[in-house]
Amino acid sequence: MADPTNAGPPVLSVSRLAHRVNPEFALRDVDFAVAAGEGVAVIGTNGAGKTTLIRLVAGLLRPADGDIRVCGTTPRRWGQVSRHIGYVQQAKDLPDGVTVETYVKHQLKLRRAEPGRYEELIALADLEQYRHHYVRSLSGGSQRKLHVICAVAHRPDLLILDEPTTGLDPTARETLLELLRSLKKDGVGVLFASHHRDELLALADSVVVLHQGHQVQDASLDAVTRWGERSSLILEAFGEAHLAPLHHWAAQQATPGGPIRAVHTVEHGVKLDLPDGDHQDTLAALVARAHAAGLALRSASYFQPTLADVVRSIVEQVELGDLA
Ligand SMILES: Nc1ncnc2c1ncn2[C@@H]1O[C@H](COP(=O)(O)OP(=O)(O)OP(=O)(O)O)[C@@H](O)[C@H]1O
Repeated sequence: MADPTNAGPPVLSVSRLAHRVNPEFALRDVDFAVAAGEGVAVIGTNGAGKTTLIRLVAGLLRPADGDIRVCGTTPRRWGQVSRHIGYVQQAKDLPDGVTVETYVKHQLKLRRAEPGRYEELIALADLEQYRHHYVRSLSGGSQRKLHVICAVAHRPDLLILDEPTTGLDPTARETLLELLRSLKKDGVGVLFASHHRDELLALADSVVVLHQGHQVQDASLDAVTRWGERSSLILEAFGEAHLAPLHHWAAQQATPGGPIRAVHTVEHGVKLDLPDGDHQDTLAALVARAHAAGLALRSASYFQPTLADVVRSIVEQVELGDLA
């Protein structure tokens, strides 16, 4: 992981950035930096301004106010700044009837990269066996890796990605994250918009939290990734006939001083909010209790909030003025 104390000048610095997208929405007063080899995630609720921020940094939008510097240069000087930036859009089509080799070699030319990079790049993405396959025939994960290696062909200092693993299956997701981790190790700063906790855990060293165009202050990466961890359980009844007994039993557990703080009805079962504290063993204990009470369960798991859930909770806490 990048150690900000050893970091040189940032590959990206954003200060007091503001941009109005439409009469209802504006990004305001956004400040952060990305060091070489550092991963910074931009997270937020839907419509919070993540893509807008990514497009501003990538030079696709011109900010109304504030300052963006990529390796010390403003994105408005596109001729100078483009060599420092690699950008992977959220969804990008690949051409028909073009092989991996032809496509990557063409991209190397377009980006004025060394032609000798071809072998290194397809090895980096583990795509050697597909070099003569059509790009459109590759799996979603391999297509995404192809976009990434093309985006870094000219050895940029900063790689910008909008939701890098959205739509990929878990294996493809892990392979892509591995590729991005190896780029970080080589010193590439990575800025990415994300909806996924596993992307944060794999790539982020810090986080920019947006809500309705505002940057939420004091929301650390640690707080975000640990928020809601083991704070609720979901128990699913084995079938419709077992649902009413499960509700009845759950309500009985939610007594003052009991193991459950509140009970909510969810599809096929109940969500049980737990009191503050570590709940490593609570799942097993409650399943044993339910079993002893004669209940039939289909599944039991700790509830995993989405990043949007986490941001909403953090914003509520900030608004209450009691964020630790
Ligand atoms: N081209 C546009 N014209 C008008 N409004 C836009 C445009 N692009 C974005 N918006 C609006 O700006 C706001 C921020 O959008 P943005 O796409 O940046 O959010 P986001 O955080 O990336 O959202 P999501 O998580 O849903 O992808 C939204 O209210 C959106 O409707």
